[in-house]
Amino acid sequence: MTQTPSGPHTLEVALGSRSYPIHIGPGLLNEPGVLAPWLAGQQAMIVTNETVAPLYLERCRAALPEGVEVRELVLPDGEATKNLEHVSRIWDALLEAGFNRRCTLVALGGGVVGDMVGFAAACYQRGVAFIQVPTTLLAQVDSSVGGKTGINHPLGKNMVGAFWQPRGVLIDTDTLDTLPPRELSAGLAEVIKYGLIRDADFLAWLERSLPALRELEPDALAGAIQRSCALKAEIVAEDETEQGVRALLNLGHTFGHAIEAHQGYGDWLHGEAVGAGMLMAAELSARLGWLSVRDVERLRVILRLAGLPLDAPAGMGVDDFLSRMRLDKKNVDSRLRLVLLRAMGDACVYDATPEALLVELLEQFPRG
Ligand SMILES: NC(=O)c1ccc[n+]([C@@H]2O[C@H](COP(=O)([O-])OP(=O)(O)OC[C@H]3O[C@@H](n4cnc5c(N)ncnc54)[C@H](O)[C@@H]3O)[C@@H](O)[C@H]2O)c1
Ligand SMILES: O=C(O)C(=O)C[C@@H](O)[C@H](O)[C@H](O)COP(=O)(O)O
Ligand SMILES: [Zn+2]
Repeated sequence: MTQTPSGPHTLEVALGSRSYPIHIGPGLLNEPGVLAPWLAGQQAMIVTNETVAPLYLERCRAALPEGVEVRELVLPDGEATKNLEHVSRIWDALLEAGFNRRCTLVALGGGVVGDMVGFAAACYQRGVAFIQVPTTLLAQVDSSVGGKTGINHPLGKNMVGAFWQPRGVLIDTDTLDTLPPRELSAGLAEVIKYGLIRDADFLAWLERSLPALRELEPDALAGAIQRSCALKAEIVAEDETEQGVRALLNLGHTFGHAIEAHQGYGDWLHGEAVGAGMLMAAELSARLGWLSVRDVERLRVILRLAGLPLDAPAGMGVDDFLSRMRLDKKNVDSRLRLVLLRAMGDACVYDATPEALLVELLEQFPRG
């Protein structure tokens, strides 16, 4: 049988004894018991939200083997729920169920559920197993892989968390059929990010494939998810705890996280903020003489084709950006460390941006 690009595909995140597979393909959640190999024991709790539960909870339950004690927890939806209150609800449910150290948490949903469940698993009884079953494009290409878990603080994005790797990632690409187009576009921002930081050929492929991706064309989607996961797995294997190269995955995030925090984790989706943030990073790279005006215009067209906003939020001033950016986790001492582009497909971490250049960019970047 010939393998089509959209057929099942497995990658590995190579982390020695903590290595784990990423299974990618259509209909994977329909295979009864498919999650069995990743269970630590006979207790499992599926955590999801009120949007995803009616769509996929039943299927996820069937993906666990018979004989396992399964509990379900359905949280409210939204980025504003990614906080300690909702992580506490997971711990409450685990304790009320009498779950022990051999339990396994299953994160069913987007990056919000995945980040919270991973963090809950990292802390519960000092660390229990968890499985990622991502159902948004963003979670399938990025948040489910690599073990960054955590929650937001009103003053800063993802400010409390832990590195805690899942035992496996199950990506059923069919779940994208129900994803709203705006969420699909948000996921495309992180896909574009991989091309920008490490893979100019992938960026060129994306440029051609964005219309097909937005139409959910199966081979295009499979190509984008597989390449994104492969790049992320490679970077995470090289630098699990972000001592070096992993910081490149933060392209656009210093600006983007400032936008999200300023908006109170409400109006802007993470991927939208990252998209605008990548354009700001590209503009700054051009002002440093690294990118050409044509490169920046090319990125603007790519982001537009992906259906992403191109302006920063109306009313967000220079100081609103700077005060948030100064809290960014990448900073060392009082120096801002930004991920910038030396070329399209080649990112670097840079800590010597002249303050005046950054202020000029923040003043002049369009607001929508
Ligand atoms: N840990 C990491 O490495 C990492 C990487 C990137 C992003 N993140 C985090 O991920 C979060 C964003 O994730 P997201 O974009 O998935 O947002 P999300 O989790 O809020 O999901 C987006 C929306 O889609 C809904 N949804 C999920 N699956 C669906 C489906 N199949 N059909 C219909 N609706 C569906 C959700 O209920 C939600 O309303 C942010 O908090 C971000 O900080 C983490
Ligand atoms: O996995 C990583 O490393 C990333 O930076 C991926 C980002 O897309 C993601 O948004 C991550 O949560 C940001 O991490 P943070 O350390 O800046 O909070
Ligand atoms: Zn991100």
